[in-house]
Amino acid sequence: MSKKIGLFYGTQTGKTESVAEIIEDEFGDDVVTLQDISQAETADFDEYQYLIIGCPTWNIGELQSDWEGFFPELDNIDFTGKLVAYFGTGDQIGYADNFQDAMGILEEKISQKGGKTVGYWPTEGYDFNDSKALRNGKFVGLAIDEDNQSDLTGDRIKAWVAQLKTEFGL
Ligand SMILES: Cc1cc2nc3c(=O)[nH]c(=O)nc-3n(C[C@H](O)[C@H](O)[C@H](O)COP(=O)(O)O)c2cc1C
Repeated sequence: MSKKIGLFYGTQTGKTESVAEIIEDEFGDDVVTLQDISQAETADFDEYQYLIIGCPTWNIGELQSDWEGFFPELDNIDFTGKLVAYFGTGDQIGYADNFQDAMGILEEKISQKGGKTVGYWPTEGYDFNDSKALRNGKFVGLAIDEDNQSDLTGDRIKAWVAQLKTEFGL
């Protein structure tokens, strides 16, 4: 039997993959299946009612390259009835005008395809100018900054996973 939550992530230098592994651990045994988007197919999404989408922002406001390649495939997936949570890694100091844009780009597309977003996250404790990942003053998902605030990562993940357990109803 497949696990309840499919976590699809892309990574260039490993930071988003590390965060994905910590999220998997935090949910506990046999809940989360990790899927590298570079190896994924559209049918893999059909197996899960609960999804977590992880993507770093690259090249000033762009998706990580494997997500960039998969992006047109999202049009072939029906997300209706699925609860979808997002996380990203980014650099709020180096890229303050595009902090976490990738999360916002993916959330916009997947919501158009019927996904219901859960896991909104407050902007308190971050210092940046602008982001495509903002909705009504919150991030669309968990914003992680391993470049500048790696000391906060563990606590942020713990709090967000606790929130998701409630919002997913697990
Ligand atoms: C060339 C370059 C461009 C980047 N562009 C952005 C950006 O526009 N916005 C942002 O928040 N972070 C940006 N970053 C920071 C990365 O998103 C961050 O280091 C991320 O954790 C990398 O994740 P990965 O190791 O999973 O690929 C950039 C980093 C580099 C080196």
